[in-house]
Amino acid sequence: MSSTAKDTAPATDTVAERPPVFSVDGLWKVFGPKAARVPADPELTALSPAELRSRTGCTAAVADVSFDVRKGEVFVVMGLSGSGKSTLVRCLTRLIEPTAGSIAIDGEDVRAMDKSRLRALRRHRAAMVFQHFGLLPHRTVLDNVAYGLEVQGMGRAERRERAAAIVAKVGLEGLEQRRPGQLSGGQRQRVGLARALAVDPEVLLFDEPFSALDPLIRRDMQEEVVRLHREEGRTMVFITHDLQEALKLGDRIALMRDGRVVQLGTPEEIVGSPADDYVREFVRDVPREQVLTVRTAMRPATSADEAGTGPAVRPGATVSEAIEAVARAGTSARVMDDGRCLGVVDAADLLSVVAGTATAPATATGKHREPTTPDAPTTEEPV
Ligand SMILES: Nc1ncnc2c1ncn2[C@@H]1O[C@H](COP(=O)(O)OP(=O)(O)OP(=O)(O)O)[C@@H](O)[C@H]1O
Repeated sequence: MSSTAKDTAPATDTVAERPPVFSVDGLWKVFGPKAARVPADPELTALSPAELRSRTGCTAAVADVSFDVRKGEVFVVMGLSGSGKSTLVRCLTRLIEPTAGSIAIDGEDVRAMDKSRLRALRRHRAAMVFQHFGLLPHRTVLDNVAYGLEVQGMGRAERRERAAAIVAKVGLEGLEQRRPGQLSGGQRQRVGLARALAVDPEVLLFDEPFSALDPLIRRDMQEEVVRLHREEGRTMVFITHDLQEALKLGDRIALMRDGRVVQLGTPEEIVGSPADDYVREFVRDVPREQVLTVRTAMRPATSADEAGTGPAVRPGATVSEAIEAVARAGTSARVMDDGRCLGVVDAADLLSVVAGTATAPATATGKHREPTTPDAPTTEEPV
């Protein structure tokens, strides 16, 4: 795969070490009569969605969900239609009122916020980009983008200047004076994105923003998100039902089914170590070599010679990239991190990953195999 949002994480820290922006714990959203009794009753929480519906008339759109969104990560919420993605993300800023559980942003209790605090949360701290743009039809592109700043009370000259800079940033330069009706779907979505960015929110929430776009424009917009993330490192929560999109954009993915998170992990963990048959079926057709990294495939070097020769690859290089390096060199490759050889991969190791016969990725447990070779400094740039 080409450049992805994941490449943007600084090499010196891991996502797991960053502080959470959103912390969600035991969250429930139940629709239906006397919804509040459902999360509190173990007999009801144990029911399947169909049983719960027939017994109580309730739907648990979000059922006992817990996760952190960490600073600077792209956190993807993925699942089929009706799995609870939109409800979950709307609960984060209480566009939908949760039934039970806790939500904090930077440690502040979202469920305890009053109306004005909530308004500030949605306007300044966690801006949403919607699928249907939500643009004001009678306003120009520039004024649509400036709208959030106007609401914040920023003066006209300053907000227009800031809006113009953001319009240029999302590739809409020259279209400032058009109205939404004079734009393509992709351009309109860029305006929606620019409007959310203009208020400089701590978190951007995307609700399936690209699902109405045709595939090429959709890919453009995905690249745009990757680029913005790379340039700004902004925290993003991204809803999608599209697995390719999730794998491309997500640092971590929460895979939902019937309101529950069935697996939460990196793309590599989800593809390499599916938590159950449902996830396995979901990721069955993913080209593993484009998602799994050489960390999954590497093994200790068997000799000093093997540890000291062969092309160098980064630990985060995909198996596909390593196959190319190994094929070109005709030898095994060394997995190099900061001048240290972590292990080696040869053609057979790499093929076993493609075939799905390799053991689960080491990243699934957060542990990497220990390097077997003492520091073997290199001046080469790893692939
Ligand atoms: N206002 C509501 N009243 C009753 N049930 C609701 C309501 N909103 C959502 N639901 C139900 O909650 C479940 C989750 O819906 P939600 O819209 O969150 O799913 P989703 O994964 O975002 O789906 P999609 O991808 O189709 O948007 C569904 O079963 C839906 O029918």
